[in-house]
Amino acid sequence: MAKIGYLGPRGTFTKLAVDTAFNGENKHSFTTIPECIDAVNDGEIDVGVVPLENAIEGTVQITVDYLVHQVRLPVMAEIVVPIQQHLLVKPGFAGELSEVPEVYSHSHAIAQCHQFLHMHMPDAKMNFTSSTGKAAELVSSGENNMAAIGNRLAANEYGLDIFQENIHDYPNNHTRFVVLAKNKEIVNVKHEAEAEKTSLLITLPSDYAGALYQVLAAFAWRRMNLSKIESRPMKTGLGNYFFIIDVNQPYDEVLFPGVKAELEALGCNVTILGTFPVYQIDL
Ligand SMILES: O=C(O)C(=O)C[C@]1(C(=O)O)C=C[C@@H](O)C=C1
Repeated sequence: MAKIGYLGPRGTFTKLAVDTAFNGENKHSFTTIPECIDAVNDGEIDVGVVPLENAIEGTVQITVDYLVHQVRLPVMAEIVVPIQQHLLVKPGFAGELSEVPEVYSHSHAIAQCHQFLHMHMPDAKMNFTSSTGKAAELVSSGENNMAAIGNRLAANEYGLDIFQENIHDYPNNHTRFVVLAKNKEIVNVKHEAEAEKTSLLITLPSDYAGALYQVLAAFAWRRMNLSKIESRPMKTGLGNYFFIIDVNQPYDEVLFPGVKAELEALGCNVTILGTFPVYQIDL
């Protein structure tokens, strides 16, 4: 049975995604996203699941940067799950929202609830934790009036009450998680895939007029539909970026080599980060 690693501890959204997508008990918690990715790379675990993008807050930058700059592992699948953020408190707490002096959560979860916190808890101090599960764990062993932002699983795991449900600022909240592994056969998601995608990493030779336009043209005239384009710093100086382009189709031996050759002729560098099924899972 595959050893599956996730951003933990118990009660995180990543754990929720892992439990929904994979059968079995051989699941291992990691404190940070890089630790989980390293563990796949070192062969300590077979599969790693880490968050990549949230509908409200956008890209989880540490995931993209770590995969591009530090450890290149192929993306073998994408799991999309709905995200509901709740305000969790200890069962003994009987006060008002305004009486909560401290809120704990992952930076992405806090950002998804920014407007709620601004309107209803303007004086509360925000404390960033390595995950929402970690926040729930801290609150469960802390003062009576502390709160965590997290999910229902975390409330159950750490014996907390849901003080206020659905505090994320926009209703259609989802997060995409990537499944990383060295070997495709070991990845067995227990759902039907909705779609296939291919993710490319593209660097441009230098900054010249129309460079990005030429890159996009290579996909456009082949009628290849793109679902995301993202630029991130190369970390070599201001103004230097790489692009991640997601194409809504699986890799094939005609169109993708054609795009690659065309872009390389322009001086671009093209790397395939993965070609994988997409699982849209309802909790
Ligand atoms: O903290 C968690 O529960 C996570 O799994 C991390 C994470 C993220 O990094 O975006 C995952 C999903 C939610 O968007 C909020 C937090």
